[in-house]
Amino acid sequence: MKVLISDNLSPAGVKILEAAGLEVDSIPGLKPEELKKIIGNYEGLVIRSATKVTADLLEAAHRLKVVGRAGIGLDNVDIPAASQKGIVVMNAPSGNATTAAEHAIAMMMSLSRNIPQATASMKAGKWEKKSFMGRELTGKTLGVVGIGRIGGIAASRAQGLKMKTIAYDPHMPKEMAEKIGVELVDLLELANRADYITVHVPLTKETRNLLSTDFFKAMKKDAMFIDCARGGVCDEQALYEALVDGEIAGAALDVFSSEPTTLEGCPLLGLKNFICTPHLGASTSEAQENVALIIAEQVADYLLRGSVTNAVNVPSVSADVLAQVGPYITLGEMLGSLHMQMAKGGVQTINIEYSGQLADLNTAPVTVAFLKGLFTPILQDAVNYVNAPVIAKDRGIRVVESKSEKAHDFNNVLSAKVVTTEGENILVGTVFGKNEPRLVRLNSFRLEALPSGPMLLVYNKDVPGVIGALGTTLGTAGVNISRMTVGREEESNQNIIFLSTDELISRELLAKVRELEHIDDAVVLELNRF
Ligand SMILES: NC(=O)C1=CN([C@@H]2O[C@H](COP(=O)(O)OP(=O)(O)OC[C@H]3O[C@@H](n4cnc5c(N)ncnc54)[C@H](O)[C@@H]3O)[C@@H](O)[C@H]2O)C=CC1
Ligand SMILES: O=C(O)C(=O)COP(=O)(O)O
Repeated sequence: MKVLISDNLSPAGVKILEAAGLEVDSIPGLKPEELKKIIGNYEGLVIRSATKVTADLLEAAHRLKVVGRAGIGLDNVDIPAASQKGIVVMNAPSGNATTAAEHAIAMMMSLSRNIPQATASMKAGKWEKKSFMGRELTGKTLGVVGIGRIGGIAASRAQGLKMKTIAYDPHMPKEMAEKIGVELVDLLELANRADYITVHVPLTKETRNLLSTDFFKAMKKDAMFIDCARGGVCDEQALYEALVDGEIAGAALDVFSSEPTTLEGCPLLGLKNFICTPHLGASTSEAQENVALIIAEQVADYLLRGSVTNAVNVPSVSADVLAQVGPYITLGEMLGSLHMQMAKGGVQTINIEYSGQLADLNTAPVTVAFLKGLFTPILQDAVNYVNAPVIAKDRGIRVVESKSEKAHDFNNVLSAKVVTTEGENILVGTVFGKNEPRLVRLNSFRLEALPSGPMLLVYNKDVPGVIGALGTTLGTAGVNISRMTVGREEESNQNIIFLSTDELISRELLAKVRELEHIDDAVVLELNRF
């Protein structure tokens, strides 16, 4: 079997693949059309962030069984297209965390002491001692946006530098943050108090442009901003204006909304108080060796023995188990994802009940899939079918499973209650026929919805005219509704409307919907990996 490595991978990974008996071609830097011409010859493809694994490329990948990402981010892989072709997509989510955190610290120090600017000045033949007055880090406050694996390491390094650490992460329980000596605060308080801010969240629907004009305006004028997470989390135009207008003192980016980029695409590069690196966060020999070893072993294991580890689109179960509970794995993952998108506050407890014939089956993989679905909207590629239960445990979330033979209206029912610091939601699903997952209850509302793609969930009063006003508001904004289900709760005069839309509803349009008469609340939902 043949494996193509299409990005720069540490030789340690190549050795593992070859020692396993696989034929390896290492050809980094191919143009998309060149890659498309040869991809049909390979069973395995190993990538980093440069190769774009599009649906178009996968069309030509007749023999491809697995895509292995040496690193975390899978934004460059069309996962639904891979799933449709039965191609397993796997990554190595922990191998480069320390290196990425160290890069953020390096950026903070470089900004503080003007190291890149002073280097450039000396290399230009100058000796400008007075121009580059720096600032001590000791006693200053570092604000961490996203206190997960990398954010946690960055905070602990900053504590070693005698800095105070605060963080914004609405999904992290207070006790977990306290354990690592970090005070949790809200986003604007973090902006107000921090002298340095470092960003470590994945790019999600919630985090896109999270750091924008309001945030930069709330920062101290002498504070500095660092983003080594993902392009798109920081609004580059707003950052540019904040630097030019003196709202903040300096900024460092390792990641950009469009990569690769140049001064033409990113005017930030022309500013004196801006420093940058071309997505080097994971680029140390140690991290590259780590991720290369992990991914090479996983790819070889799958190609030669069929065993799946750290896959994001295939559960790690035997073919027999998959044949029995496969559709419930999909249902569980869907319900988990919807739950997190609907939840307010940090998750504390999850109760999953399996009823009917489902109660007699091995439901453990369904619970794992539920947890993977739950964490994906906030952790993206950092969660997979192996580490999801570990993440739940690390975050102090209690997962309680129960089984009951009675399923009332359906043969099989999966009921999931998620309790958060601010409330709870219950979702109930079933599988129609052989493989048709349906949402049949949302809290006290009965319905029959097929959740998929972009959606809008509306909580409203059961009075005439709401659906019309909603349709007009969406229609005027050019958003087409492809499916609609109404759930009713007669005693309370309340309804929910569950809509599928052709495109994801913007924050501005959502705000308009929320303002409509008789609408109590509305939430944008998305299931994009099914
Ligand atoms: N520049 C580079 O080369 C590298 C970049 N990365 C990126 O770093 C980021 C963080 O990675 P990890 O720490 O491993 O992920 P992680 O999953 O361990 O942590 C992410 C944290 O962000 C939090 N979060 C999610 N939504 C949030 C929101 N709306 N507001 C505040 N916090 C939120 C989560 O609760 C979680 O604690 C990822 O985007 C990853 O792809 C990772 C490695 C290298
Ligand atoms: O692992 C990640 O998510 C990264 O961003 C690192 O990207 P790279 O492998 O250096 O192209």
